[in-house]
This record gives sequence, C-alpha cells and structure tokens, in this order.
Amino acid sequence: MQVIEKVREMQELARQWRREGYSIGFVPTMGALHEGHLSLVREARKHHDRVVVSIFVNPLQFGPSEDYNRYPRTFEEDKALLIAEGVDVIFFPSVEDLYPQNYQTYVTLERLPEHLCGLSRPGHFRGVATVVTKLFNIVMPHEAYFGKKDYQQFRIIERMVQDLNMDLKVTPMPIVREHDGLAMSSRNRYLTPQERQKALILFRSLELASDRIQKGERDAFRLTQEIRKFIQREVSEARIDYVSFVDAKTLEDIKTLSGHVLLALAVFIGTTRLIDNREFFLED
Ligand SMILES: Nc1ncnc2c1ncn2[C@@H]1O[C@H](COP(=O)(O)OP(=O)(O)OP(=O)(O)O)[C@@H](O)[C@H]1O
Ligand SMILES: CC(C)(CO)[C@@H](O)C(=O)[O-]
Ligand code: BAL
Repeated sequence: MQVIEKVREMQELARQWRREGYSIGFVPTMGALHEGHLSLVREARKHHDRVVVSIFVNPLQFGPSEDYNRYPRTFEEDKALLIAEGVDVIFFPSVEDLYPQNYQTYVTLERLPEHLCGLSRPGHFRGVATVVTKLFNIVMPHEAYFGKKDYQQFRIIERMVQDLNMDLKVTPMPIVREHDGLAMSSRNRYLTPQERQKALILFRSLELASDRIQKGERDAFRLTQEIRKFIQREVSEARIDYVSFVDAKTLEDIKTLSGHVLLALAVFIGTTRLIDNREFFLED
C-alpha cells in the first residue's frame, strides 16, 4: 500500500490506472477510522481493481466555533487498518496542497443544503461539495462510497454529480452501529463514559419513532413533539439541534408521513454534536 501526499502524484497514478483499464473505487474520509468507514472500504474492494481512501480533515467544512483543531487525527492507526483491508492507496494531502494561496473556487448547491445540518452549520456543505469535487478530480474514481449516517451529505453529492455530469457512480451505504445501537462516528471518541450512555438517546428516539409509525402514526408534527419530549425527559443534559421528518429525496419538511421519509436527528451530548437518522418507506 502506498501513501500519496501530493495532488500531482495521485492524479498521475489515477491517470495511469485508467489507461491500463483498471476500475477505481474511492472512499473519502476525514480519518479516525472505525467499522463504518471500513464497511465502505470493503464494498469498494469487492467491486474495483484499485481502491483509494482519502484522509483529509477539510478546514473548509468546519465553522469557526467547530472542532477543526480538536478533530481526532490518528494516521498511524488508520494506516494499519487500511493495510489490513487491502487498500491500494491512502491519499493524504496537506491543506496547502489542496488550498494553495489565492484559492477562490467553490461549489454550492441551491436547495438541498437549506435543511437539517445545513441550517445549523452554515457553509458546511459548500466546504464538503468543494473538497469532494476536488477529490473526484484528483482520484478520478469510477465509483465513490458514502455512508447514510451523513444522509444529507450523500444526497448533496448525489445531486452534484448528476447536475455537473461528473462521470462516476455514487453509492450510499447503510449506517454501521455499535452493539447497543449507537451510530459509529469519529466524534464518539469525544464522549465520556457517562455521555456515551446518554448518547444512546439518538438510537432510542429512532426506535420510538419506528414503534409509533408501525402502530399507524402519520402526523409528523405530533411525533416530532413526542420525540423531543422523550429526549428532554430521558437526558436532561441533551441539547436538541433538530428532530425532523423530511422527504428523503428533497429533504424538505413534511407534515404527513407518506412515501420515502427520513427522520433525521442532531443532538448535542455535552459539547459533542451527534447525528443519526432512519429511512421509512410508507404506503401512500
Ligand atoms: N456509522 C457509519 N456507518 C456508515 N458509514 C459511515 C458511518 N460513519 C461515517 N460513515 C461514512 O464515512 C465517510 C467518512 O466520514 P467521516 O470521516 O466524517 O466519519 P464520521 O465518523 O462520520 O465522522 P464524524 O461523525 O466525526 O463526522 C462518510 O461517507 C460517512 O458517511
Ligand atoms: C466526505 C468528506 C470526506 C469530505 O470532507 C467528509 O465530509 C466526511 O468524512 O464525511
Ligand atoms: N461526517 C461529515 C463531516 C463533518 O461532520 O464535518
């Protein structure tokens, strides 16, 4: 396995692979890898001749009061995990190489970022869309894999690839969870043991919603209110960012649960902001 730090070198290798007729699978990450990331890597390994994983903590997608500086950087552990998965290349660029002086080009979408995390993290998806475009241009993948834990991110990349006629397939992958239901996330490392227990409230909220929906609840407002009260009652220290039922494709708020619906949650446990979600497929 090779570690490539330079944009030029990565691009050169990708071009060579393409000339030789190899297919390239790509998993973009910010490192601090866990089984969620590895599930994406395994899928890429299954379907492609060459697999590239990028590790880059992208300053452009963090707000000024967010955790850019604190974000876990665990390159040596990540490298060992990726060697074990048979990855061909880790692309590990520097901030200076991706955003040199006088950098001034950004990718923005009009509507999908105006919901959910886009509201609480202004500029976040501009940063994501921009870096992912750059990574696609550098790694030149045939297929790229994104976890549905970051559901809005997946929808945004899917839209961007379609709108800009980017020549690759975007494949969403299911959320990987800990044994007790907590969605795996690099940010789980921030949690104290007490907070780790409290963080289960996200999964428990999804379970509560599934139960109510299975029993016939279709009023999004009523169920949202019930979930909010449940979170506040069970974990007094939890601070709700959002609890939203949205159309799973447009991410617009809905009043009645019908068709392909997403319940998305963002909750602070202490200072750690966690997200989770579940899709529902309901008869109209
Ligand atoms: N639990 C998970 N299951 C499936 N995919 C996941 C999971 N967690 C992250 N991913 C996916 O891995 C890719 C890289 O994500 P990233 O490096 O931001 O990890 P992360 O654990 O989501 O970090 P954080 O939660 O701190 O944002 C994204 O496509 C993301 O959706
Ligand atoms: C897609 C991504 C690597 C872009 O920085 C990041 O948002 C992430 O890890 O989900
Ligand atoms: N997992 C999406 C990256 C971020 O939270 O910045």
